[in-house]
Amino acid sequence: MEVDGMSKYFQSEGGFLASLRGAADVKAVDDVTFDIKKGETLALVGESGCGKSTLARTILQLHRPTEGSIRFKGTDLTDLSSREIRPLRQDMQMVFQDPHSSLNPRLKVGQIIEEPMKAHDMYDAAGRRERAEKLLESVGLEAAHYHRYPHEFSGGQRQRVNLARAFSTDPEIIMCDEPTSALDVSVQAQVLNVMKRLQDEFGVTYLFISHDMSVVRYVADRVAVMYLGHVAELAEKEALFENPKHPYTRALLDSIPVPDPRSTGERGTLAGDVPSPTNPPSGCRFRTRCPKLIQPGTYDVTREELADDAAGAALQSYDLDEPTWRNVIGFVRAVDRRSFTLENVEDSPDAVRAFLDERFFAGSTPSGEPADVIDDAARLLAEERWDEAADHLRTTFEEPSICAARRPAYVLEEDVEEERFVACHLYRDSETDSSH
Ligand SMILES: Nc1ncnc2c1ncn2[C@@H]1O[C@H](COP(=O)(O)OP(=O)(O)OP(=O)(O)O)[C@@H](O)[C@H]1O
Repeated sequence: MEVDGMSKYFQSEGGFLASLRGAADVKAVDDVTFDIKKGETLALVGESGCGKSTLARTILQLHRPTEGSIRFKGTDLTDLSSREIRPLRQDMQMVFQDPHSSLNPRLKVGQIIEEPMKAHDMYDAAGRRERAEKLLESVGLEAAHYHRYPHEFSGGQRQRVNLARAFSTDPEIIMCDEPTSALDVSVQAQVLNVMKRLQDEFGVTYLFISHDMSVVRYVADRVAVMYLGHVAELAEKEALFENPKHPYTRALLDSIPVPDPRSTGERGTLAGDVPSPTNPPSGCRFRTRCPKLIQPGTYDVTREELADDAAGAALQSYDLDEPTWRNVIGFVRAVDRRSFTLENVEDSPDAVRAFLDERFFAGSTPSGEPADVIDDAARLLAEERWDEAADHLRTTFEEPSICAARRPAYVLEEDVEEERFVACHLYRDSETDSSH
C-alpha cells in the first residue's frame, strides 16, 4: 500500500454555504506520503484530533481524498468508482474502538461474523458457517458461541468477535482504530496477543491507530507519528523509541506514565492544546508548542526575505545563547497561553518587569534588542493588554524562525540501514526544503 501526497479536507461547520462565505476547510490530513509494507504492523500515533482516523478512513475510501493517490495491489484507489472499489473491500477491513456499539445487538455472533463473507459472495452457507466457527476458535472463543448474542459477552470477548468478523474475508490489510483503548488494561494485553497470533496465522498487514505509546511499543514494527494532519516522523519501532528525532515524538514518549531512564528531565514539554486544523500554524505545524523552536538569527527578517535562500541561510546564526533563548520562548508561550497571573504584582511596568525577570529569566536574562522587546511586553502586560503583548512577542521571536516560515521536508536518514523520515528543520537540508 503506497500513500502519496494524500490530503483530506472537510468543509467547515456550516457546510457548503459557509465555504461560499470563505470559511476555511478543516485540514484533517494534509499531504502525507508513506507506504505500508506487506505483513507489518504500522502504528499511527498522535494526540486526539491529529487526523489518524481520517487517514485510515481515507485510505479505505470511506472518505474520498481531496488530493493524492493510494496504490493498493497495483491500482490507484482514487481512480476507482465506488462500484469498482466494493470488491476490493474484501481485502481491506476495519476494526473500531468501541466493542459495544460496533456489533448489531439483534444478530447472533455467527451471523455477525458471516456478514462480510455474504456481502462478498464468499463460500456457500455451510462454508461460511464452518469458517465462522473456526474463526471463533482462532480468536480464543468457542465454536459453540456461534449462537450467542453480543450482550452475552464481555468487552474483550466482543472485540474478539470484531476481529473474527474482520478476518472472515481473509483480508490483506486491517485498519485497527484504537482497538483496545476501551478495554481494561489486563484485557487489552489479551486482545493484543490474539491480534498478533492472527497476524502470524494469516499474514495480514495492520495499520494500528493508537494514542497510547505503551500499546504501540508492544505491537508495532514501524511507527508513524502524526501531528495536525502531517506525518512528523516515521521509523522502525526500536529506532523511534530509543532515539526519537522529532521533538514531537520526544514529547509523546516523555508523556508515557512509566519510569523512563532515557527521560532527560524535559517532561511536560507537551504543554498547550493542539491548534485548530482549520487554521494550522505556518511552517512546521508543531512549532507553536515545540521546545526546540529554532532561534531566528535576526529579528527583522520578513517573510519575503525568508523565501530567499540567502536570507534563509542567515537564519542559522544565533543571537542569544541557548539557555536565554529557551527562557525567551518559554515566556512567549506563557503570555500566549496566559499561564501566569499578575494579580499580586503592582501594575507598573518596572514591577511587572522585575516579576518577569524572576519568574522567567532567572539565571539567563536577555540583553540588547530582545530585552527591549520584553520591556515592551512588560508595559503592555502592566496595562492588561495580554493579546497585544502576545502578538508582539510572537511576531518578534517566533514568526521569523525558519520553523514558522517553511514547512520542513522529510529528511531521510542515510546513515542507518532502515528507512527513517523526520520532518523537522533541526535535521534540515536546505536543498530539499519546500517553501510552502
Ligand atoms: N466528517 C468530518 N467533518 C468535519 N471535520 C471532521 C470530520 N471528521 C473529522 N473531522 C476533524 O478532522 C480532525 C481530525 O480528526 P480525526 O478523528 O481524524 O483525528 P484523530 O487523530 O483520529 O482523533 P481521535 O484520536 O480523537 O479519534 C479533527 O479536527 C476533526 O474534528
